[in-house]
Amino acid sequence: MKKNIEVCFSPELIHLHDINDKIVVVVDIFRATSTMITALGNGVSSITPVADLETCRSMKAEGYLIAGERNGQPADGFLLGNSPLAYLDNAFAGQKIAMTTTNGTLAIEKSKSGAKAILIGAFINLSATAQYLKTQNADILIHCAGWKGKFNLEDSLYAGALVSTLAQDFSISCDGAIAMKSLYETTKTNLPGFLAQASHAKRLQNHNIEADIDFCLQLDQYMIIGKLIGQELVAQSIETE
Ligand SMILES: O=C(O)[C@H](CS(=O)(=O)O)OP(=O)(O)O
Repeated sequence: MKKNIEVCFSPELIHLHDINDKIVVVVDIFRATSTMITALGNGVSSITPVADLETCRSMKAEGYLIAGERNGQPADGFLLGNSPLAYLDNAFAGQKIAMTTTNGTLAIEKSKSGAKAILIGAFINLSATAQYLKTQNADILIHCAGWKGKFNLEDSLYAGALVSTLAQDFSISCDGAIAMKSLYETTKTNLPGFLAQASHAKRLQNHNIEADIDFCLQLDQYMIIGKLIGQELVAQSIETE
């Protein structure tokens, strides 16, 4: 029997889905999960997602580099904000990061109870995540971080991309997965153009971080998955042929 794949469009809706024994793929394209994959792909040893600023701030004393952002802006007193570009060129290789963001780290927190495993997904490691999921004997729930509880286009389109990539191996069991697969397949040749109209892209453009948006919409820059082990996200390599 084929495994199932379904989509939850917001952390506010996660209680409507059965997480038990599923692999949950949390996605926050702009920018939390794209930033996490970039950091792991550039050698950081682990990322501890933290839901609130105060807890994250206190982890500095335990030797973590702290990354904090609210509403698209770096938080006061934090070394790092939420830009993937900050981690390029192995800038923080070997370091432990504690990170809190507006939507992404909350979605990770809300995915924890009962899941078989939690992965973080991004366009920049789409193929690696798909390749890994094909080998696992579990149903999949794609959990979109959305924006402050609302649906957003970029996380939902990533869900469509992952469903489209896995369509041969999984049965598509929810209307949201069917809808997003179809939308992704009609927009994938011009993803940046289509997503330029997304509300979150406009919000980030107002903060002059267009370079982050372009970076987050590239495909397959890293052949790693990001997996939560205990409280830490770590990188696992995927063999290439
Ligand atoms: O920094 C980001 O990209 C966003 C900020 S907001 O959603 O525009 O307020 O945070 P994230 O948790 O990555 O969605």
